[in-house]
Amino acid sequence: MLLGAIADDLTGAADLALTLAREGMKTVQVVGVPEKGFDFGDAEAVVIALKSRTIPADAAIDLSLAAARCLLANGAEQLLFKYCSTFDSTDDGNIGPVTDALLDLLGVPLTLACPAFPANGRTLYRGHLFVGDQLLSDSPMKDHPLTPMRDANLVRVLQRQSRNKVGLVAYNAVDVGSNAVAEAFERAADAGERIVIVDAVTDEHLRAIGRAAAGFRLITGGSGIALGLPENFRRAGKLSGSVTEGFSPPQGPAVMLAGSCSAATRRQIAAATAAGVPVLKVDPLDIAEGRTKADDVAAWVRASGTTVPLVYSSDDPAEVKKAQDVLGRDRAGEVVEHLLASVAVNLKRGGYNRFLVAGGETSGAVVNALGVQAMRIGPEIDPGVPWTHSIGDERPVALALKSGNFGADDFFLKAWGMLA
Ligand SMILES: Nc1ncnc2c1ncn2[C@@H]1O[C@H](COP(=O)(O)OP(=O)(O)OP(=O)(O)O)[C@@H](O)[C@H]1O
Ligand SMILES: O=C(O)[C@@H](O)C(=O)CO
Repeated sequence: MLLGAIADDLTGAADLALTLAREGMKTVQVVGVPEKGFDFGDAEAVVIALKSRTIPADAAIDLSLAAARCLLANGAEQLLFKYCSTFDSTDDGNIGPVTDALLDLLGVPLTLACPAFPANGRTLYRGHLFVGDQLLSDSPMKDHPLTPMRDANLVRVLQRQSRNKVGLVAYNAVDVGSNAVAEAFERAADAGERIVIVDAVTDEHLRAIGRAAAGFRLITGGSGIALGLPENFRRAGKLSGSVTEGFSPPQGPAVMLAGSCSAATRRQIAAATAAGVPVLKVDPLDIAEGRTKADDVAAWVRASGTTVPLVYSSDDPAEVKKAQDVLGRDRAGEVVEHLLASVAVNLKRGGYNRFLVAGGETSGAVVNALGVQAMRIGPEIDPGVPWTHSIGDERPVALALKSGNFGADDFFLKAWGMLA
């Protein structure tokens, strides 16, 4: 193992694993910290998917350190802490506290933080994160149910979360190239900074940053920051150069489950509805008060005919707020996640083996409930979203785990054609 990655959610892990595989590393994604002795095969990159984005910071630190120790014990030369390209976090964490803990574990002076993902419209300029043409704080992320992002200045955001000094390597250096970035890293370390936010507007910037960070033991960012890392190992003659395909998803009945309330997911639901996909909307209050039950929802799925049906709880910010005002933010999220996960388990028991899930927290809940331990990465549906299938189980399942804000409007319609 060369690169060991810790992802703070499951869709983000798949996004990262897709990038690493595409850039030529044999990559395996595992769900949760594997047991001692887990066989990573001939993987050159391993992505451990946690569900640590929105849990209390102490718990996120413990899980991330356990994952890091596992990766280091299996030979990882470089660690990558993967978080969301929209820097999803709160003032209590978890990006800052986990980065601090990993820096201490490794005993290294400096790391970088770069969530940029230009292919999905996330760019970083003078420390400010843009989502498409909008500042993060003007984008729909300002209304995220769990991690509303109301400040686009990531130096400020991260400094509120970290006990280390946070600096900036700005566009001027990044645009010049990897040597200029490496010099900027040295200046930052001399100034006592321990984490630097790094601007990036294009994939070329991300590759230059990757090259400049070849000697870093710890890198943090979105999947974009992984674009330039495989090349460092290739240049050092460490990559085998043969990324085996071996993607063989099971054939069988399928369902779509969406718990993401992100703007992109809601557009995708509208497009699927307009195209005649059978849809069922579930409501957090109905679930909490026992009016909507997993068994009934699963029965509806089974009765819905040949077109792959969609069950969703996704709603607009005003409706989400209403549910949260009654149930509290965490409980509203939990009841929905638990319902959708229970529906998935019920359906799997009845032979369903193809699941498309929208939302990182939602995907984490579903995949944990399905007992999936590891996944092989398959074809890309849209930037950052691959088809995958589980490995190591008797009854494998195909999984498309879509980050809330990823995918074109016709995502729910076109994804199935790629599995035919
Ligand atoms: N109608 C609703 N009211 C309140 N909370 C909801 C509702 N529907 C879903 N949720 C909760 O909102 C959260 C959405 O988070 P999730 O990570 O699944 O999606 P996302 O943030 O859009 O995706 P990603 O993390 O991949 O960007 C989940 O905890 C989900 O249970
Ligand atoms: O980086 C992203 O935007 C995604 O991989 C993700 O983490 C969404 O949960």
